[in-house]
Order: sequence, then C-alpha cells, then structure tokens
Amino acid sequence: MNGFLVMLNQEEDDQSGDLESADADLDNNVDVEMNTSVDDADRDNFELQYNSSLDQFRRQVTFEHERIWKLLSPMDSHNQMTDSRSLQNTAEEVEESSMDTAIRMGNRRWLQERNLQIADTTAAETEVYHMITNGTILDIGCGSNLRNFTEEIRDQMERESRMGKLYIQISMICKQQHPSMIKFVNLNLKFKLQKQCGHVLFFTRLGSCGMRQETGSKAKEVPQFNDLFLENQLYHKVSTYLTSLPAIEDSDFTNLFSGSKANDIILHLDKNQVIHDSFLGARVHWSNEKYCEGNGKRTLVLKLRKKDKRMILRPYLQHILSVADQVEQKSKEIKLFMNLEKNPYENGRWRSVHFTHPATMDTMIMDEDLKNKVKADLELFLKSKQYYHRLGHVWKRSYLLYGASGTGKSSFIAAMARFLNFDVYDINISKVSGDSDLKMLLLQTTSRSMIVIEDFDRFLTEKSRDVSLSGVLNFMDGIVSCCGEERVMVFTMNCKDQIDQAVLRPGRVDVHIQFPLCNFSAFKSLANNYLGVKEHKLFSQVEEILQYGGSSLSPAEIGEIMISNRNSPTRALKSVISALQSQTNSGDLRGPSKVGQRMTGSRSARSSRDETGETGGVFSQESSVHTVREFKTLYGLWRMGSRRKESMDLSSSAEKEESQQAA
Ligand SMILES: Nc1ncnc2c1ncn2[C@@H]1O[C@H](COP(=O)(O)OP(=O)(O)OP(=O)(O)O)[C@@H](O)[C@H]1O
Repeated sequence: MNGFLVMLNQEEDDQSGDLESADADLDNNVDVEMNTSVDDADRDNFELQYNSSLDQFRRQVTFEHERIWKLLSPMDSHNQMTDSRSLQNTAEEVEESSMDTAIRMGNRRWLQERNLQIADTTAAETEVYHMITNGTILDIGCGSNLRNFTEEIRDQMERESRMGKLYIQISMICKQQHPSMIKFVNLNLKFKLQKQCGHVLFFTRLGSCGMRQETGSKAKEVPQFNDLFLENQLYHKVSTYLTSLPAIEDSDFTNLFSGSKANDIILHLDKNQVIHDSFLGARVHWSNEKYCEGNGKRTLVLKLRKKDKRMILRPYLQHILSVADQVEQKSKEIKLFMNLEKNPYENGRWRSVHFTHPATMDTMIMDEDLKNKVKADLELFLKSKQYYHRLGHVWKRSYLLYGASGTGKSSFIAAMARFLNFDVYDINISKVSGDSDLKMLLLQTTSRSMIVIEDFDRFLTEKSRDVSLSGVLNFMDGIVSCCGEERVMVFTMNCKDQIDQAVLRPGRVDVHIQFPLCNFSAFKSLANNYLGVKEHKLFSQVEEILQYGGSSLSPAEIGEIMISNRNSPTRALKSVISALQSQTNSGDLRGPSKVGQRMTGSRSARSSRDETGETGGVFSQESSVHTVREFKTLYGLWRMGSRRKESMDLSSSAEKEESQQAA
C-alpha cells in the first residue's frame, strides 16, 4: 500500500475552490491512503472513468494512454522523439476547447472517485522538495515543472520511487515551442521510474498552445531590457504606474528621486521589495526582486493568483498603460514651440522653450458656467478616442477664441495648455513661406499638443500673403491634419464677422468662445485679485456705469489701472470709474485708450461691434437658435445664413444677460 498525495498541477486547473481546500490539506500534512494499487486493471478502467459524452475526447485519451505505455517499453531515444511529435500532432487535430473542458472534468472526477487530494503544485521548488523529503510522494510531471526541478529533486524522486512510492504523472502535450523536447525529457524520466519501481501511472492531457502559454506561471516578468538591450517600454510604464500607487507611500523601502518637474519627488520601490495592488477585486503583488547588480538590469515581477490571472491580466495591463500615460502626461514639463526662421533647418522648423505662462483655469476671470463648459468639453475630448475613431474622424478639436484685445484670449490658451498638459505649437504665420511650408510645420508637431494661430482674422484679411486660403483650409482639416492625434487647434480673432464661412465651418472650428469686455462680475474678480478688495463703497458706482453705459474697457485695461494704483484701492477704483466715464462720454467707447497700453494691431472691440452690428451677447450651447434669431431679427441684426449651424458657440451667461438688457 502506498501512501501518496496526488498533486494536480494548479496551472492546469482553474477551479480554485478545490485548490484552496487542497492547500489547507497540504498545510495539515494530510496524506491520503489509497487501498488499491495502481495496476493494469486500473489503467484499463481509465477510459471508463471518463464517462464523458465527448466521444472524440474519450477515444483520444485511450489512444494516448496506450501510446504512452508503449513508449515506456525500452526503445531508443530517436523513436521516443518521433513518437512525442506524433502525439503532439494528434493533439492538434482534436478540438481544443471541448477537450480542455473534458480533460478537466475527467481528471477531477477520476481523482475524486479515488478520494485523492488535489494540491497546488505550483509551489516553489523548495516546497516540493520539502514535501518529498517529508515522505509525501508526489509528482506532477508536466514538462514545465520538470524543467524547473533541480537534479537533486529528480534524484530524490527516483530514490523514493525505488522505495516503492508512487508517482502519478499528469502530463500535458502542448503545441508550444519545443513541446517534443519537453515531452522527451518527461518521458525519459518516467521511463526510468517505471523501470525502477513499476508504479508509474500516466495521464496524458492535451493542451492548446494558448492554454499552455497562459498556464506557464503565476508570475509575469517585465524585464527592463529586451534581448537586443533596448529598453522595454512596458517596464517603463509599469514603473511609472507603481510610483503612482498610494501603497508606495506606505512602504518602508523606497528610494527618493527628483522628478522631471522642479520640486517633484518620486518614490521608487527598493530592490527586492514587494508592493501590493488590487484590480477588479483581485490582489496582485509587484516586486523588483530580480535585480542583477552586475549589469544593472532590473526586472519587475508580477504575481497574482491563478484564478485571477485569466480574468484580470489583460485588463490590468491595459489599466496600467492608461494610468501610466496619465501620470506621464501630468508630470510632463510643457514646452512652447515656435517657428522662427523662414528657411527650413536641418533639425526641423520648431524651436522650443519651457512654457512658463502662469495663467491657469483658476486665474482666468470669466463666467464660471462658461469656464466649466470649456473644461468639460476638453475633458470629454480627451476621453473620446474610440468615439472619434468609430466615426472615422481625426481625433482633434478646434476652438475659436474671439473678442476684443486684452480680454484674455492668449491667457486662456495658456490655461488650456496647462489644463491639458499639452505642448503648445504657436505658429507665426508671417514666418511661413507657403502652403507646403505650413504642411511641413504641421507634420513636425507631435500628438497631444495644442496648435495655435493667434490673430487669425488679421492674416485672413491680408491682401498679400504667402499662404493661400486653400493652404489654410487644408491645414485646419485636410489630409495632413491627421498626421498626429489627440490635438487641439486654437485660433484667436478680435472679430469673426469678416471671415470666410468656409474657414469657420464645423470640423475646422468646432467651438466658438467669446471673450467679452469687462462686465461688473469680472470687475469684482479683478478688484479682488489685483487689490484684495471684495467689497467697496465705490462698487455700486462702477456697477451703474457698466449697467447703463455698457462695458467699454477690457480686463487687461482695468487690470492695468489697478496694478498701477495697487497701494491705494480707493484711488484705483476712482481711476477705473473715471476711465469708464471718459470712454462712455467720448462716445467712442473703444477709442484710443487713456488707460494702460493697448496691444497694437488689434481693432477696438466696440468699433468692430459697431461695424458688424455684433451686440456682444450671442448664444450658448444650450440656448435655442430660435431665441437668437428672434433677438437678432428684432434689432435688424440678423444676417443671412447663420454661420453657427453646427459648431458650438459658448459665451458667458453674463454676456447673454447683457445682451438681453441691451435689448
Ligand atoms: N479674462 C481675463 N482673466 C484674467 N486675466 C485677464 C483676462 N483678460 C485679460 N487679462 C489680463 O490681461 C492681459 C492681457 O490679456 P491677453 O493677452 O490674454 O488678452 P488677449 O485677448 O489675448 O489680447 P490680444 O487680442 O491683444 O492678444 C494679461 O496679462 C491677462 O492676465
């Protein structure tokens, strides 16, 4: 009678419940006695035990079984090899999915009927050794396991078998690389054992290539370099991901590094330390345990439970990639690229500097609703890769920022760049030598960037220019515009009324954002930011002027007055009031400014509004076209052919109120 424990390779069975109970048995050192010796009768019954409806499978198992017994009789190694190959070929012919299921079910039933325990044999080599030396005889002779066993363990197994202990082989024929070799090694060992003790029983399992690969190990390694010593990008991504885990902060074994941004500190896991993570309820462990001091190569090792592996491995890796991308994107130092020379240089046209503009969405003074709408629009865009691809659209979005000089358009571009953490390519179109040069510039930009053309209206209305209108239209959404992805294009204008409708059509410009002159709400924000004043007795006077006289100064102009008088808020507010009054009284609401310095080259907002009949308040995304139509028709402002049929026009609700009041 032989005491033994059968260990079914955990890698080959995904019914974890039993494996867990088997683990418990193993811990308690429970050996299961078997009353019958395994002999020919048992072998003959083997087929019957697989009482499966899958006839094909049954026939196959019988066939395999006989074959293996034949292989155990003395023969030369050449024949064994040949036979192994033919076994493998046979396995390929059999339908795999039903086979796998049947094998699993069959094995389990067979083991259960004999009251045999199933244990986890993916245990570390030392553990297996421990079980062997403790007299618990077992073996699962799957090729991969055998490869992992040391000579010492194999010798031990042989010794034990000579003492009459029983080994049970649950082997697996796979179609992976070198299966015949594995099989050959496997069979050789069994052949020896058979000769020595005569108590070896084989089960042959037919596995598929995919299954084999997946079942290779519970641990997945991500080496830093590939065989060609090129850096493994996945290693880089996983490292980035791990540094973003909250668990790394709690670890006692971390090294501190400076990040790419000033004042950034990054925690890296110390060598041979483990960090835990969870995904979809599964717990995983990462370690950089394999750290080779000699050549400095590192490997990150992922360990997870067998039952979780099939379920979460792929989505977990996808999750790692996307989190790492986000982390990298956030920690990236933004750059500002400029095209300076007309003649192309060898290294491309763009020259870059660090983008240091301090404006952010928080520092922008504008209607909060409008600001939130733009932020939501940008966020949605970032998440819409699949959506754009499904529609066959290039993953890009174009914004038109329009309004008088000094209303914050350039600052808003900076705020958008910071919000997205995108590099900015600021195209100076006067330095572009022609249509093909413009294309070239676009081709040399990267994905995840903002491409900006400021004062676009000025360029478009110029009589003589190097770049043609069709060159510009192609730039905006022609074939070359798809050379990069996830890009935001931004155009700024003082006034869009004189612009060719083809330029502004959706696709070329998706979102219109108006930047109004300073209204009372913006004034209060400026007073708070620039003077530190939240309330003041002069506020009501400012409100009155703005309400009845309308906005006449830009935030830049009012801001400048406040900065110059920042030592005395009262003086600053009085100066603002007199500037507003003088603008109103002069009738030329945007005549030459007596306050601050107006940016050159920009037409006054009010004069452009007068020219075009623009009232300042337009419609927001939600407002119905009907309301605007009514409004404009009433005041004779309706121009034929709405240019905003499909593109979104965002303007502040304050501006809308202003329009309504004006009406
Ligand atoms: N809405 C605003 N919020 C915060 N700051 C503003 C705003 N508008 C103007 N400013 C301040 O005014 C200055 C000029 O603004 P900015 O250059 O962004 O205006 P602009 O609309 O781009 O002008 P231009 O059309 O002449 O280029 C900046 O220093 C900016 O801080």
